[in-house]
Amino acid sequence: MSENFTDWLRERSEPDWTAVVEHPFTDALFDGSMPDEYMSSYLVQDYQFVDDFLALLGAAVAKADRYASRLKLAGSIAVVTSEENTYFQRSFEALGIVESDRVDPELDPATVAFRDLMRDTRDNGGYAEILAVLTVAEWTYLEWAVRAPAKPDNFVHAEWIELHANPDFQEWVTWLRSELDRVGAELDERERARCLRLFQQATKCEVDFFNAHWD
Ligand SMILES: Cc1ncc(C[n+]2csc(CCO)c2C)c(N)n1
Repeated sequence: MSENFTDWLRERSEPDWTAVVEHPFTDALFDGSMPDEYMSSYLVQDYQFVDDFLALLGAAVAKADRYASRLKLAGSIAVVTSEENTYFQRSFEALGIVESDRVDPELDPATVAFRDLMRDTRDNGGYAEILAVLTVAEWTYLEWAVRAPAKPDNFVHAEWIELHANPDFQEWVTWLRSELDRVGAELDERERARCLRLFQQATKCEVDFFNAHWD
């Protein structure tokens, strides 16, 4: 393959890829028109999503093929468990989210579908397959967030954008992609096809996740 594995995967995940990156939910975040009701239901569900995402990162640490990769992945776990966690708590406070919705909300079908994909990949996937799902979740979020024209006034909106549109996050996504490119180059055709199917499924999960909090 002359082209990068990750570019190859993304090209084959259209039109869903662009539907995520240019989703009207993100436009409403940028221009201040996001209703609190939508932001609340999205963040409540996303907090549950992050739990399984963290477990998937843990599986990547376990299955990585070298120490340098394990270190990088382990470092990203520290980011999810620190800054992001206080963001959710502060936003839940500001939006008046009740305790039961913070700890044990009823899960939306889109959340369940994404969780099932992450759990299945975590338990049954190899390192490349885990990277494929992680890369979709992080790369799509970088791409929508860098489209933000300005910083909104509301901190709930502004910080959600800034968490994904900053140089450290950009660097992490660049590393994830280069790691998947590296590992992907060693795969045979069947293994590459399995990664592609997961990449496409994860991209579809991202579209459905935004759609679940938008109409
Ligand atoms: C549905 C959904 N997809 C992707 C992300 C992105 N994401 C997941 S965990 C995390 C922390 C940094 O590694 C980030 C940015 C999200 N939040 N919600």
